[in-house]
Amino acid sequence: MTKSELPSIFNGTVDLGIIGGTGLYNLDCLEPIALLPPMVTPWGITSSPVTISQFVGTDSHFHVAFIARHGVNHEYPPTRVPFRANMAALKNLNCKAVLSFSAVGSLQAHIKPRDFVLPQQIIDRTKGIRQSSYLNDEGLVGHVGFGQPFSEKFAEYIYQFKDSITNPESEEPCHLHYEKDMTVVCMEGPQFSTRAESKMYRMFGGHVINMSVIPEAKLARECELPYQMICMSTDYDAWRDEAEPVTVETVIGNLTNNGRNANLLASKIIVSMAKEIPEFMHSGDGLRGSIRKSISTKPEAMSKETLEKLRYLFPDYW
Ligand SMILES: CSC[C@H]1O[C@H](OP(=O)(O)O)[C@H](O)[C@@H]1O
Ligand SMILES: Nc1ncnc2[nH]cnc12
Repeated sequence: MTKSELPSIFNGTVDLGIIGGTGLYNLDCLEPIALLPPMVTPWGITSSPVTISQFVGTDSHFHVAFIARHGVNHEYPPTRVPFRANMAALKNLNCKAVLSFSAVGSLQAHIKPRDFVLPQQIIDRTKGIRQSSYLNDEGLVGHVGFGQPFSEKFAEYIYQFKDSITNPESEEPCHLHYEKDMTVVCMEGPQFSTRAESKMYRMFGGHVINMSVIPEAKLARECELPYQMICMSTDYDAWRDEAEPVTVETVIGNLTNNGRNANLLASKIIVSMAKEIPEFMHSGDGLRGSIRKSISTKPEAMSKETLEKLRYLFPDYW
């Protein structure tokens, strides 16, 4: 079936949301069964159509919703990605978890370009110019916990497939790095870091750097969605005095191999999830109900518009 022949509505269940980043506008391991036009949410329109898929060659009931973070033609710069619309759409479709892919620079010698990282912590160096909450309008006050910004259970689930990524062009294998304190720094961009900034992020304890985990991770948390980012290293950023600082050419040079590995890893994850949905997706990873407790404003004091927006995300709560 060609893309234009796919149905533009989908009435089945959606299990997993995937957000693809730079160089990852679709996943070959997924066979589209519906193509929803960019979804209109109370926070704007998603950055791309939402492709509903199943694992290629199967007739599985496990369905994946895929959004291209920067648009299918890479038209949204990191600051202008409609992060709130993207996450709200995945929540509205009833996804049980969100897997996100991101091209990152490495801040550590042992994380080589083409290695992957499952970070567990974030340092936010964005500039406060992104809309980063569903709970920041006058008339609605809420504070969600964010001490553990990723889903450890999800990271562990992914890590079992660590041996699936390869680098055919090199003797050195690719590694999937996962440790409790691995930290992604999120900068505003669009320019890359100066050498001094890059060195500072190393002193902060950063392992990798990108321009997109904030506010994506915050919004997933507000949606009670278990969220894990797979960081795909493309470069050594700017901290190595003896080497040229990162350029977009360096990044692009590693995108093909990273895309191939993203497919290999996603295939393992999806096949395994389709066989048996993991416990953290069934249970909500301890997040279920957290938003209700986090909101301080009394529902009777909320405007009709506020309640409508909340119901888009949580039809059962209010
Ligand atoms: C083209 S390099 C900078 C760009 O790459 C990353 O994008 P994404 O996270 O969507 O894969 C990084 O965050 C920057 O937006
Ligand atoms: N060095 C870098 N800095 C920020 N974002 C990136 N994405 C890929 N490489 C990056």
